[in-house]
Amino acid sequence: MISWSYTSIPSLACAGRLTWKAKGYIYTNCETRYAIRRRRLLEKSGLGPQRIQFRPQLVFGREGVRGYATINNDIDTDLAGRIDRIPVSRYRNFSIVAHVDHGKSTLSDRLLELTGTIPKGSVGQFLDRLDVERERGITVKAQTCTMLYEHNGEDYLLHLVDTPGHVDFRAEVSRSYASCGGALLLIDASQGVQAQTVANFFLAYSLGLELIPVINKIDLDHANIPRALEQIETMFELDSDTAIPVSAKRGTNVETILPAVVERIPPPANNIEKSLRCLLVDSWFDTYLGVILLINVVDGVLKRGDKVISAHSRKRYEVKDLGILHPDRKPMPHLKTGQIGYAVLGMKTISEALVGDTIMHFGNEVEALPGFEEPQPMVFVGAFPAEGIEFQTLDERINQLVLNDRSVSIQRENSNALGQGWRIGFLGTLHASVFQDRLQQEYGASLIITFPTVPYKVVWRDGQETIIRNPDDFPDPAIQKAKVKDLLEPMLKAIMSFPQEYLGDVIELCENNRGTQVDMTFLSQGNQVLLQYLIPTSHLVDDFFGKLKGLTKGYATLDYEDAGYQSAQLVKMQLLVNGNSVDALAQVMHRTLAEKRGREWVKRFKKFLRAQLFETVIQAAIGSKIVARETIAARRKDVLAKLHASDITRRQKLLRNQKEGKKNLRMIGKVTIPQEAYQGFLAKGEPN
Ligand SMILES: Nc1nc2c(ncn2[C@@H]2O[C@H](COP(=O)(O)OP(=O)(O)OP(=O)(O)O)[C@@H](O)[C@H]2O)c(=O)[nH]1
Repeated sequence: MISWSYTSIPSLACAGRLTWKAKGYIYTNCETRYAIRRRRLLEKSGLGPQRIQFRPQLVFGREGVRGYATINNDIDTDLAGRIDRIPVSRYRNFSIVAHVDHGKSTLSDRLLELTGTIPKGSVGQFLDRLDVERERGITVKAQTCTMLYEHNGEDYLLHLVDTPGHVDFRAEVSRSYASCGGALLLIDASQGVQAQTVANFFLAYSLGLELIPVINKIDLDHANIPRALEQIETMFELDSDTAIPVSAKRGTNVETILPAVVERIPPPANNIEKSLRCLLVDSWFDTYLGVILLINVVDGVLKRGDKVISAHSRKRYEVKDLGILHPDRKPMPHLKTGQIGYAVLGMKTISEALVGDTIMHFGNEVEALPGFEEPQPMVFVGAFPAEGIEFQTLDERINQLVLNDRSVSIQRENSNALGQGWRIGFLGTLHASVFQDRLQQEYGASLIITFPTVPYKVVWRDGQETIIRNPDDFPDPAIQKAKVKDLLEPMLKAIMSFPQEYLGDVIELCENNRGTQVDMTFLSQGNQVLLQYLIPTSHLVDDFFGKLKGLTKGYATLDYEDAGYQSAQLVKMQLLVNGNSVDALAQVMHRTLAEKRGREWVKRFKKFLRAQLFETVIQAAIGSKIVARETIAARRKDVLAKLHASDITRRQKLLRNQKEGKKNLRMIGKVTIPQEAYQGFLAKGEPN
């Protein structure tokens, strides 16, 4: 029997996130439209737990699929009572620190299985729900779970706080870590320590987490356990004797992890007597309930019906529902200090849920918890409807997509070349590309997406500072000369790990991307090197990872940290077609790159722009300075076709007339730039 997870699946397609076989059927937590409708009716009718067997049966391959759902609006009093009897000293909040693909989701599933939270044999990765995540093999959205675990005859309440694997979501990662007393430091025995292990380790370490090293994938032939043990000692200065070797996939030795969690990770140092303070760790949108918050009750007790207030937005709410994630939502009468669970406060949009915010009792407001930061988008793209697609139709759908993703910001934008569109901001490069893929998948040819750009900082002579998010707003050379004191670009510290044989190539790549070396460490025993470079963000978003992967035959891993702003000689380059700027294509770049890029741009745009009735001039310009130029000759009508070869004067006259006519046409004519030209120009790769 499964409890429903409220994944909103818009069609009959099956998400198939949690599947297992029994009695010849595959059981799954998939949901059909039919089931969604039925569940909604049941919920409305206020009936208690219901068992639904829905038809039509979906077919996966040759096997029939049946789904069962338990709709549980009632509080499971047995479970609530059992939890209430556990003192905070027997709570353990922990996370898993790992590089992507090192087996975090598989291990999490095993732990859920071991504690009976999900049925045995649930091979699907339960904590890893979003589809795009799965396709890309990355965890974007954190999913947390409460487990009850019996150790030496006593019940323990364990909260496994899942974190997004990537540093793009650093605010979420650090809020998740801040809710934990410790973490499992998971290392793939076949790969050893990788870039992300290092970055996430330092984040967890700086937050004072107790770390338990776990070496995974020991079942693989090429597993190198001694190397992983040595790395644990040398890189993290942790005692390798305390490391736990496991195979999450096969379940080998996984049972020794939870006793270590109980014995080595401290309980939360919270206080039930104090006034309520809840840390907002994460949030997501549910079609039926609106915004659901993941909260860590740091002090006090939160109950249904409580009147609460947000420390940062000062908005007031009433607790409509709350409970634990076990692994799906289980309503509870209250959440006590030290517990991590969900709460529904009736927020309408995800933008109201500020990660790191403190929720307090209204009328009993105390000091907010530290560490609140407004998320700052790091990458922006412009998106415009392609020809024949109505703005309004897409506007609704794109806003819907954003509604579900707090880390995406959206603003309307107008371009003289591409019309009305949107400027979309993302927290990081990976996030931008995941979202772009999602847009591409869903809207395909109906969208034109511009080059990613980063926010530049302008320091004016009068001391004011402006962040420029749209290249079109970047000051022209004349204004720069008169009013600008300094121009700054955002920087990142890139942490890369790869086999030593590629060192020369990778250094060259970093240097070509205006990088400055910060550190280089040779990882002992293996032939890996860990290289750290300070690189402008604009270069990192320009498919740096793709190039790095290409150079290292896919062996490199990359992670990065924010490294603030640095002064740079920046210019705005524009693409002009017959003297008119194509605003959506403007880009800010370092002065040293302008000429080369300019030449590439005009060549590339020429390839995609069909010949017009008149001569077309494509230029790349910085202010009034033209850095590159290409010309497309007019489509020529053969005016001499019917003429006798010897009639020279007549021939010259016809040609002269044609030339004159064209001149006029160019002056009055407007170049029609087909959408394919933009799409082709902005896409990667060469034209056919
Ligand atoms: N052989 C072997 N494979 C494993 C083991 N643990 C995980 N894997 C495989 O490694 C791959 C990645 O595992 P995941 O659990 O998705 O890794 P992850 O760290 O959660 O990855 P993200 O969710 O992308 O961060 C999957 O194909 C797993 O089946 C193990 O102990 N042995």
